[in-house]
Amino acid sequence: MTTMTTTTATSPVLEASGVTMRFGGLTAVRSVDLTVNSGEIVGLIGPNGAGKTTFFNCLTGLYIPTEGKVSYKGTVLPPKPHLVTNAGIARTFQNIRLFANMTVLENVLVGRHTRTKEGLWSALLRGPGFRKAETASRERAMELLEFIGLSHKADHLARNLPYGEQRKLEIARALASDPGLLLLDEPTAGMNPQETRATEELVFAIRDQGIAVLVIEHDMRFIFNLCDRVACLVQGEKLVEGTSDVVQGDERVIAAYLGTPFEGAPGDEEVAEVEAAESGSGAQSTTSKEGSAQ
Ligand SMILES: Nc1ncnc2c1ncn2[C@@H]1O[C@H](COP(=O)(O)OP(=O)(O)OP(=O)(O)O)[C@@H](O)[C@H]1O
Repeated sequence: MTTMTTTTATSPVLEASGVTMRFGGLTAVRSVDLTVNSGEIVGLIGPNGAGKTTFFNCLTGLYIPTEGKVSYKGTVLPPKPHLVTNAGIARTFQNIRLFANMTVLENVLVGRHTRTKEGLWSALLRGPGFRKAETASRERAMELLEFIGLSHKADHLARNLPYGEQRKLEIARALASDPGLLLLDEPTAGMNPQETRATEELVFAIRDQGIAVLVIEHDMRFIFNLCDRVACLVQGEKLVEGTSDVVQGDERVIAAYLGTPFEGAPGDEEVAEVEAAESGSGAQSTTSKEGSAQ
């Protein structure tokens, strides 16, 4: 008799091996290996200047790595941003890069252009093929705005959106290229706790749509809540990689951050408050013991 077992097949979406990036005498990234599998959310952490953004730039063709190779679904990627996007990798940037004077919808449509096949003449003559493609693009863009909760602001200028919504719009624009892997560079930078929480939900929803995610973030609470796996870069090298539980308890990671306290970690004031409360409860218990002895 055979037993049926259900297994969730995961396969590598991104494989970076031996990626090194030198700028003159400075090695910003040194021989980094990293895999992101389908269905995964992977975090990339590390102190300022650790090489996280440089590594992203190597993955997306903005930089040609000095050494190493990057593959997407088994095919080595050419180091050209538009070819990387065509292949299926989309990204957002640390600093918002929207077209401020375009509408919200137009910004998403810009991200869609890699998936439209209509050529220049068809666009200029606005033939039937072009009009059909344009309608399909608009429908897809509106779907994405619905998904991120901004469809009611489709006609607003991007520059008039509050900061948190601009960040969401960047994500929608990246999703417009129908990626299989989304790279997010500090998606919650400058956000309040509610916006950060909403971004967390959004990233889970993106993963649930079958898109793998690699995310750089300094907010440790966000990273450890969100990620299936976390890699920590320090001075360009991968120091530790593992599940959130493993990485957040690793003494080398904690040491790497000393002097740069985690966001969400207790500050001096909070530590002093806890110590005061503890010494207060200690005094109470002494009193009660004394009381019971009487
Ligand atoms: N184009 C460049 N030319 C020369 N040096 C660079 C270049 N880009 C990055 N660097 C250097 O490479 C190192 C890694 O920088 P990078 O921006 O990748 O770090 P990071 O981990 O993303 O930092 P942060 O968390 O502050 O964004 C730094 O020392 C930086 O000064």
